[in-house]
Amino acid sequence: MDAITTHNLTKTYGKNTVVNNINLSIKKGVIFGFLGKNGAGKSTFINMITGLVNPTDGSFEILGYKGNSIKEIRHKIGVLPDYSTFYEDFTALDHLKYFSKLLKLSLTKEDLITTLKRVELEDAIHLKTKQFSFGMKKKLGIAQALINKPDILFLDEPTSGVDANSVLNIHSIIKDIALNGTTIFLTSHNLDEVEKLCDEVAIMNKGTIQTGIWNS
Ligand SMILES: Nc1ncnc2c1ncn2[C@@H]1O[C@H](COP(=O)(O)OP(=O)(O)OP(=O)(O)O)[C@@H](O)[C@H]1O
Repeated sequence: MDAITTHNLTKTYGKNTVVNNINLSIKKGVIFGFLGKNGAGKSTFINMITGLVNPTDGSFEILGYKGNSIKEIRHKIGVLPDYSTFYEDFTALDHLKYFSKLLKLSLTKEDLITTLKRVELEDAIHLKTKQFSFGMKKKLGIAQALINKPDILFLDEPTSGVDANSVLNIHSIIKDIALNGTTIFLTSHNLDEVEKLCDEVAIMNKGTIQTGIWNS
């Protein structure tokens, strides 16, 4: 069984088809990259297969579950959205505590600290997010997406707006997460990034896959 399969997945807003008949099969355990310019439809695609936006047409399966039963497997996926916002007076640890409560996970403080260490935020455990750099916020967003130990991690533009050093740091964190067998689906508008990071890549342009999947 594949991690993600889509069948003619389509999203239309009015007359604008922003995701057009996408057919994809992504195997478990790979780092898959969706490369495309701004407005190509990458976020809309992620939003559909993570249950945030309803497809106009087509269907998908995540870990064998059909899209209309996505709530049943929500606990098996983690999502870093395009834009994450954080309460500025919460520390990194406060945030993870808050989200673990929202998700009704029974995690200890040690579990949460371990997750912060996985994204190399051990020095910022008690720091309020108003003092975080943009790259640190991306890492906290990844930590938040990891707290339920997902089988599939969706990362929407995990390095956009991040300085060069932090990009390398986030790449090594993503590779490390993949080493544990987590399937990773990420979007990017940076060819160099997906070539370095991903096992498989597809190029999206104006809602369609322009170049079939290649192994990088
Ligand atoms: N709720 C919406 N209503 C109408 N149009 C939308 C909506 N959401 C997205 N779009 C349009 O769909 C197209 C694809 O947007 P999307 O955010 O999926 O692209 P993207 O590839 O993720 O781009 P970016 O890298 O800028 O985030 C854009 O033209 C956008 O304006």
